[in-house]
Amino acid sequence: MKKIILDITKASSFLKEGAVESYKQQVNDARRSLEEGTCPGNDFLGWLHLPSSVTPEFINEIQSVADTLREKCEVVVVAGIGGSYLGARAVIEALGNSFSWLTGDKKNPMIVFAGNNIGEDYLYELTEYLKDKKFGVINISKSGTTTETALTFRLLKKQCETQRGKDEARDVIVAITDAVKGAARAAATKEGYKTFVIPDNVGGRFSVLTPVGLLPIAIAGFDIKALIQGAADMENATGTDVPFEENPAALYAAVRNALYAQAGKKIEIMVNYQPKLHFMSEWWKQLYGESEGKDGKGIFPASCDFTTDLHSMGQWIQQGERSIFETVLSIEKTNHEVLFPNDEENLDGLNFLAGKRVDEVNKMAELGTRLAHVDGGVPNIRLSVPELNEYYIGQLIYFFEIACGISGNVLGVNPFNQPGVEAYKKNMFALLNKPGYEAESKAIQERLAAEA
Ligand SMILES: O=P(O)(O)OC[C@H]1O[C@](O)(CO)[C@@H](O)[C@@H]1O
Repeated sequence: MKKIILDITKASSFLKEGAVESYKQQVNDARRSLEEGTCPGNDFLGWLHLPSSVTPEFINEIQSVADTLREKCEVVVVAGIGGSYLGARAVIEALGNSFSWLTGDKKNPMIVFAGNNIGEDYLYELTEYLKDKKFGVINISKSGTTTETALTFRLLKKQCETQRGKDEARDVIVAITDAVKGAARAAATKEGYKTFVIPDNVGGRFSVLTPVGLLPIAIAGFDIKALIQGAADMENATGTDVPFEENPAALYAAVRNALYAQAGKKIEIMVNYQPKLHFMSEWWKQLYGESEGKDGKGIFPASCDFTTDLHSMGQWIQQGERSIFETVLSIEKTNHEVLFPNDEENLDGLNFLAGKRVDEVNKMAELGTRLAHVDGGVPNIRLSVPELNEYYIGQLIYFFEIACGISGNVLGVNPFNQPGVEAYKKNMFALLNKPGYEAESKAIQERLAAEA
């Protein structure tokens, strides 16, 4: 089986000779500290050997619940936010038909995502859309208390019960949450929903290979066994026994830390040339942003969809402040073939492309952009993915996870916590007079009055 290939030559050329190699010791130590559980945040390392430890029985259990929802639902709403949402969406969009939301998919239920915002119009439009649909809900929340998700679930649970009756609703509502704590667990226990546990030692952004990602992905009709196999093979390819020079995750962690610390490259742009990878970048942004952005440090993870964004962000990337580097997700082989037709009149002057694959043009756009951006001072890391299928997406997911664990440790932060996320929540609860926030409510009202 092929592997995804990392090419850092056009990034290391921006660094002093030997800069990447100078991280070898630190990266190897970081990799070992993950393995030995001696790193900061070592109570959140449950993802490290997850791919190789998933049993066929567990996959079968997930598949069987997925099959029930596939059979009983035209639409399944996945309610979750952050790590309880992005992984499933990334995989489903990467593997699915770009237009299934328009054409409908006769074989698989439509997967709709909610609980990831508080847009009133979004929720109105969603509940309207669901009115004549046989729908089910997966309520995903590790804490079980996240406002966006809980609020959405309350609405959808009521609507599902009204439309299908309480008994039938029970068969199509699933909770994926903590084993004992939180409102999602309490509701599931009371109502008798099927549940899956998010292990204590797996943080939200590292949870895509648990039921958090696997159940929605299986409901959407994708092969979760192949996804796990890809991840397990990448687990092997990035183990402590793999030398630094041959370990893609070690090299990625080293080069991005070197670019950050030695070349002033504070922003990493994740780039794709296939629009269906948009949400892979969104997933990656949470993974790296929440893991590394703390203690006044951390590369800012951004993303662009090319060639689309070459016509909006391309100018900035080519000639703006030289604080960026790019990581390109390049798909070697597309799943379909489209040939440019010949046109006798050639009014658009495109006959020079006649008979060529669209992907050939895309690849030249990619190469041309790479050369231009490198000439313009943008280091370029390239990840070549043989094709878009479950197996290689599994490899990619584990590659980014393990590289993130290593990279955060090299940066000197705890990559497995996210204390900063609480600040907005505290203010929001104070403003909404949530019980238990009386002192904060008083303080925030006084502050607003003083600022007025
Ligand atoms: O699964 P939960 O507990 O609802 O949390 C969702 C997301 O919220 C955060 O806790 C903070 O944004 C993320 O780390 C997490 O992925």
